[in-house]
Amino acid sequence: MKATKSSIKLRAGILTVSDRSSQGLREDTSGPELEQILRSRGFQTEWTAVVPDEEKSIQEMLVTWADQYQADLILTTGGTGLSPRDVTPEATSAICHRLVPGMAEAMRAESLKKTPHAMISRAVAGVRGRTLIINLPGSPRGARENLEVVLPALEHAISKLQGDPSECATP
Ligand SMILES: Nc1nc2c(c(=O)[nH]1)N[C@H]1C(S)=C(S)[C@@H](COP(=O)(O)OP(=O)(O)OC[C@H]3O[C@@H](n4cnc5c(N)ncnc54)[C@H](O)[C@@H]3O)O[C@H]1N2
Ligand SMILES: O=P(O)(O)OP(=O)(O)O
Repeated sequence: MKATKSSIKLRAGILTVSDRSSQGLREDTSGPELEQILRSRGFQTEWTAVVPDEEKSIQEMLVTWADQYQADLILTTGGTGLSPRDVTPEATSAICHRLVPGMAEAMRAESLKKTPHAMISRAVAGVRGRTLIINLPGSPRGARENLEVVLPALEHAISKLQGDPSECATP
């Protein structure tokens, strides 16, 4: 995958949602790992941030990156589960204009082959304007394994989202 649109690299943001990492109590290794994977696939990772598990902080960052910076893709990592403070799916759904359930379904289905804990993730995928937003679990392994599921569809999804009029049916 080249991750380009008309030879311009797709621009991505990675938002780590973690109380501990936002307070400097645990190194954020999931965000940098996602950044490295995206770069190896040809994306330009332009924005990274670490925020606590607070709906307002998550929403503000997603809206800024989508509306002001016109990111093509935003990945979040963390806060998708059942802990009392896990609110990433709620924050994401609240600011998305449309959801893309198939991406979240595919991530969970494929992840269930690796761990039964995959069913605990409430991750959502959706679009705001021209930006595709995808929640990933918090652990480096969970984040990486889930991203690998959607990677093959990302370029096509973003291209369609941004108005590519070409027909995509194969005979
Ligand atoms: N394909 C997979 N899918 C899932 C896995 C997996 O291993 N492979 N894990 C499952 C588990 S377990 C859970 S629970 C759910 C939901 O996960 P969350 O999004 O709620 O994850 P958190 O509670 O935020 O974090 C879990 C755990 O991971 C470590 N952590 C979190 N953030 C960071 C960070 N930025 N850098 C380093 N390590 C981090 C930490 O030990 C947390 O306690 O997802 C399933 N899906
Ligand atoms: O500090 P966080 O938000 O990463 O929480 P946890 O490690 O309990 O998932």
